Amino acid sequence: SHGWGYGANNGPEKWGEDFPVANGPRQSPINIVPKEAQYDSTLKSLKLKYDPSNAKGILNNGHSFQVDYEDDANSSILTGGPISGTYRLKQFHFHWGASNDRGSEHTVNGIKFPCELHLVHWNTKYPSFGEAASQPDGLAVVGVFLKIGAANPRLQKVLDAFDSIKTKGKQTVFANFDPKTLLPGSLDFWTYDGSLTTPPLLESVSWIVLKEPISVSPVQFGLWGQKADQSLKT
Ligand SMILES: C[C@H](CNC(=O)c1ccc(S(N)(=O)=O)cc1)Cn1ccc2ccccc21
Ligand SMILES: [Zn+2]
Repeated sequence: SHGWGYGANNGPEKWGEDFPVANGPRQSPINIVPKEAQYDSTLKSLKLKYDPSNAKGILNNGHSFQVDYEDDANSSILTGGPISGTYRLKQFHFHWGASNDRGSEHTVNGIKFPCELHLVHWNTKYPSFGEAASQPDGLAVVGVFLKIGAANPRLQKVLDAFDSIKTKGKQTVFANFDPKTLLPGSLDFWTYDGSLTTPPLLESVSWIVLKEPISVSPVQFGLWGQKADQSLKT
């Protein structure tokens, strides 16, 4: 089917044809210019509490690898930061490119990172993720940049799982994983009100982008590109 993607005929430049909100007032990703960011003393520190046993499985959805979490209780939650109330972790996934000079969605001073991790949470004032996804305060996504550097043993379990889900639609069990282990030492962040970065591009995301990247080694990242199904980003 035609379906959105990252090719010349179905990529970001074309998404507005099927998803007019692409031309909306709070579309993501954006370029973050730290010097232009305003300090907001009313912001709280981020609080993330995850239960590793909530991890369910890992899926190749044709656009990314996504690790899904049980979200029928407040056992894996995000509070604090720019948000009020409690948001539940639904899934985390990655965005990367075919080469190390591109891949991340957000940029910092115009610079792309080779990869970006997104931890997707939904506001428990709504009955479900699906409901929350269409509300202006429905979602909160924590973004973490990956830079090429030292090997990251905490990523290895995720990378090893890629082997068994090389094609679109494949999924496999992925149990007992605490995504907090993927976060950098500092939880300092930039925040802005934005949208999903892929169709349906819903303007429902409070973005929380961590300032400190985590590392992935050239070997670890090299395997990543090869493992992705052709239908993923070129
Ligand atoms: C919006 C949903 C599909 N999209 C996403 O879930 C999503 C999440 C995060 C990002 S990003 N890159 O901005 O972090 C982008 C897309 C479809 N959908 C609609 C209702 C619904 C109910 C359950 C599951 C999926 C559902
Ligand atoms: Zn994402």
